[in-house]
Amino acid sequence: MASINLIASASYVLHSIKASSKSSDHSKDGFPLRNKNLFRMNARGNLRKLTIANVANDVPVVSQPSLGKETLGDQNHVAWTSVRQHRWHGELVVEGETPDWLNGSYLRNGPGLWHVGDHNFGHLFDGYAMVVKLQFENGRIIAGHRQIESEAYKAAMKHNKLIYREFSEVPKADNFPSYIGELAGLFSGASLTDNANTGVFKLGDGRVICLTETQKGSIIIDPTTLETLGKFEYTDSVGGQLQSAHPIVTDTEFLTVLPDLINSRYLVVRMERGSNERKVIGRVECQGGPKPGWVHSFAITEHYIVVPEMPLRYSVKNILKAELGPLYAFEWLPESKGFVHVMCKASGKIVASVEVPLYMTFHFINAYEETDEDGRVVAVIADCCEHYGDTTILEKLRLQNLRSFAGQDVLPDARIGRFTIPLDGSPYGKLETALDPNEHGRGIDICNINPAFLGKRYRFAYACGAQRPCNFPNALTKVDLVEKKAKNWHEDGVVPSDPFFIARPGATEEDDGVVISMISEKNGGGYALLLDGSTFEEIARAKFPYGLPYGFHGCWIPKK
Ligand SMILES: CC(=O)/C=C/C=C(C)/C=C/C1=C(C)CCCC1(C)C
Ligand SMILES: CC(/C=C/C=O)=C\C=C\C=O
Ligand SMILES: [Fe+2]
Repeated sequence: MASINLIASASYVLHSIKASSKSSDHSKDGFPLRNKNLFRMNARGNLRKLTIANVANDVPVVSQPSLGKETLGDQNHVAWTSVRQHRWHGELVVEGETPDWLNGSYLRNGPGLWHVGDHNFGHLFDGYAMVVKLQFENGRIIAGHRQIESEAYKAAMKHNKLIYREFSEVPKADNFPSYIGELAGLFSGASLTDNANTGVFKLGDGRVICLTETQKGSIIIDPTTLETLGKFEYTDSVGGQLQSAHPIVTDTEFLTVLPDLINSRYLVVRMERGSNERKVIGRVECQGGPKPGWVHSFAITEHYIVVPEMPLRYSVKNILKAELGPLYAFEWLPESKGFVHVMCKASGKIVASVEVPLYMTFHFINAYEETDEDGRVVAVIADCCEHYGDTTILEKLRLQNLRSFAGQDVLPDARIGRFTIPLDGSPYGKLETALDPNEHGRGIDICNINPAFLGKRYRFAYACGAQRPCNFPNALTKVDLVEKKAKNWHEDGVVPSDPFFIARPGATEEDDGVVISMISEKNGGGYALLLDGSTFEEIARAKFPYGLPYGFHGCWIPKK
């Protein structure tokens, strides 16, 4: 890595000369261009003239609502600070070289603003959504970020206060009737947020949608300008208010799980490419009670859908409180036990519902079918980032805790938990640790795989890991589930996000490709990082004009 970097930076010439084009020039995607000519020499010694929109340290402030004031601790990191402005767009200077074949856009969604006026949000999951773009084009990186204009965000900007319920925040009722109104709005969904801050997905028909766990928080954006185009309206009558934040999206379909708090079950639904209509594949009746477990994500194999039922359950009692409890809308009910269900994708029939040890996960990594020597499927294997059946991680993700890191190691341990779910009718499944968690610093979350291995036996997972002491995953890790080893990337003071794998076209090896991550630095800076998917060494980095807040999940939109 060091040698690649040295060559690249030594041969890098950046030269700005007087503007020659008119000030009204616009880039292909409609953004105004700043008049700058830049020359860049690549590692092969070719000098190339670039017309650059906005480069690092040259940041125009666009017209935007006031950001108000955010109260920060003295140990604050840019990863936990609201973004400096609502939007920006420009070209980044690349150190190193991006592969010739990497043409397309990486989009990443996550929180951008954690305060409204002078009110500070409490939790990492509360922030108003911001999408970041890295558009790779013939060795160049055009970047940008923009707030998503959800109803929740627009209302907060207009009234300078919280109007809708966020993950950990309930708007203060001014009087008793407004308290009753808020409660009624919970049942109709009217008072729930549509702040689509968790994931971003390219649907098979090309539409790009941002999501959160409320169904109304499904918003279509323009992947080039990042402009909010409107709500994604489900045209079916499936009903309910909630959804998993992690649908499984392929070129042909969109599969997701909807928790049903009234009937204590989950609906598994499919929406075909080009459609807005979800159809029910099947239902999973909860085995424990009184309500379904939190279903942030789930997994699939080639023939099955793996639906988790965690003992961390939705709690109507907590949701109805004016002040949410320590686990927000959820409660930890160990006596209600933990289960995993397996549904046949084709028929919707449940083929296994097994009790497993208590578990706590946000993210499933992948799942696959285990066959015997005659090729019969005997078990389903499902892997997740598992927090040892402990919900403390939710408390650690409070902004106050993230902002007060003073060197003590406080990140709770996490591992890759591997479920084995037998399909022979036995009532119990296994949960084991897939590899020594010290390999990834006993921290692991926000995981990705090579999408060609979705639902299939696979070997590699990319995730955020830990270099202790830390209070949050501060490393990137490539886990080899066969060799039971990990390769790690870390630099002092970094907060990396969503290591996203993109396969090289024509690749035959699972890890032949690149991994993209956006890094927030302790000095307030930030950069896009490219690692080699196989060696896990740095190929390139490109600095943003300023560091961005932490983000959750991304997607890849290949160039047409
Ligand atoms: C960012 C992330 O991982 C999770 C976000 C979850 C959200 C926004 C949950 C929202 C909810 C409400 C607004 C009301 C009660 C239910 C619940 C789904 C927790
Ligand atoms: C950032 C996170 C967990 C970190 C644990 O170590 C979870 C994010 C969930 C939302 O997508
Ligand atoms: Fe997630």
